[in-house]
Amino acid sequence: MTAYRDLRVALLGCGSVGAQVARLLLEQREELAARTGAGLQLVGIAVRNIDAPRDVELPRELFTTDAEQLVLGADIVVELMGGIEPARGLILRALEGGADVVTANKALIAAHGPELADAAEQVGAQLSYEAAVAGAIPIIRPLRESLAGDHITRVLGIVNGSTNYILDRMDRFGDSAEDAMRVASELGYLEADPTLDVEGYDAAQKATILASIAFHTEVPVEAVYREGITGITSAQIEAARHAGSVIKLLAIAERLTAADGTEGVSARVYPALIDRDHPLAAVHGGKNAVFVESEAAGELMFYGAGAGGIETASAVLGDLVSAARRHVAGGPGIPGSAHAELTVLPIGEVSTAYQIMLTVRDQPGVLATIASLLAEHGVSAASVEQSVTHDEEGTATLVIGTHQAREAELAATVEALRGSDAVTAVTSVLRLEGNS
Ligand SMILES: NC(=O)C1=CN([C@@H]2O[C@H](COP(=O)(O)OP(=O)(O)OC[C@H]3O[C@@H](n4cnc5c(N)ncnc54)[C@H](O)[C@@H]3O)[C@@H](O)[C@H]2O)C=CC1
Ligand SMILES: N[C@@H](CC=O)C(=O)O
Ligand code: NA
Repeated sequence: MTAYRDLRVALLGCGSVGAQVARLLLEQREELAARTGAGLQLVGIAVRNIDAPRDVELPRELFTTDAEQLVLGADIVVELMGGIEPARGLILRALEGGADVVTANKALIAAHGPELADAAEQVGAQLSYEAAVAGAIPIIRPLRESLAGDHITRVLGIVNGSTNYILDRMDRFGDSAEDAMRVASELGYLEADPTLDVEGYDAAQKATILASIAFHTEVPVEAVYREGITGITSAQIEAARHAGSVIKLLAIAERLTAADGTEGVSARVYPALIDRDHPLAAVHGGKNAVFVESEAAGELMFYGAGAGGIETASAVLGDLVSAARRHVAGGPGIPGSAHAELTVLPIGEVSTAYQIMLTVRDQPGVLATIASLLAEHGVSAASVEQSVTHDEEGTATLVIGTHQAREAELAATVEALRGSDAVTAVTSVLRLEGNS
């Protein structure tokens, strides 16, 4: 048998993902050594409570409650505790000591990615976080490495499985928003704080990470425009279907030119209409997918499991193997890249087409009033459809599809519609995404 040099691997956290990583590291020890040229020796697992029940049976002697001590002397630290502190401090300590770090911690990378990348670069260590966006799906490495010679123009991601599950149930099974949310919760799809999912915070963390890597620019999570799915109604789902579309919560990173000519990027999260023929429309249930558009490669789609202990462990192990290979080969890790320093543009600079649903007074001249309101604000209608639901109060529902317009113009249009005597309510404004 080949004799391999041993690399000391310290694992921080032993929950859904950590326990699976530990199991795979122990079970596949021989194979991983053959693949990397180094023995991946799991030297310890830091936990809060050594006697807590776990999904996987692991040797008791590996457990410790002293995470700080564990990271000292490790060659590779795998952080799977989650949260900001103590994860951030432990990772900084590990990097300063020259260890490579693998983490799945989207909240930490979104909030402190540049700080951690700098710390890694100072000592030539490698910081990897494939599992932090879209779980098992390879997307960080493709963006950082496979597409490193290309110009990415747009990334559209379904990166939150629980909200995709909820919207998909509403669309395919006719569930109400409340029923779909209840089922998602019963199946354990939602975070402990469901607001992180349904209000789009989780997707915004992932949008920050995707935008920063795709555009070689630091995109702070606070700069990501965010709307969640809590306002989405069955009527909107139905109107989307009628228009040949489906509503998806999208994390979008896009290269844009502002009205004043500034070259920049936009990072945003909101529920949007997407054509049923678009590949993202076929992403059902709790699955994730990331659709990448680039100048040379064209359109690419990455699809699969965005969460789950074993699935996410696959991405963590991939990063671990890559870190081990670096240790064997020597040389510095791949540094973070933020050289482009593009301006992060506000949502007002984004241009999309919209679907606006209104309740209007069913009287002669109403359509003309609305058309002129749109024109006054530089928004032109691509389609207008009046629903059959004329009611006793003399109102009717109008669904207007617009041509592309800037968000700022749309906001002014919607305000004017709300103030018009012809309009009794603006019931829905949704953006259309996925078109060129
Ligand atoms: N579960 C999933 O499907 C996915 C998880 N992630 C990320 O992976 C990371 C781990 O997630 P899960 O395994 O689901 O979480 P989890 O809550 O199941 O496990 C976290 C573990 O870390 C331990 N821990 C927390 N603070 C600690 C401390 N100060 N000292 C020692 N141990 C501590 C906890 O006791 C727990 O055992 C998180 O950053 C999460 O966002 C990313 C993608 C998917
Ligand atoms: N809550 C997240 C879990 C993975 O990041 C989701 O629903 O996708
Ligand atoms: Na991933």
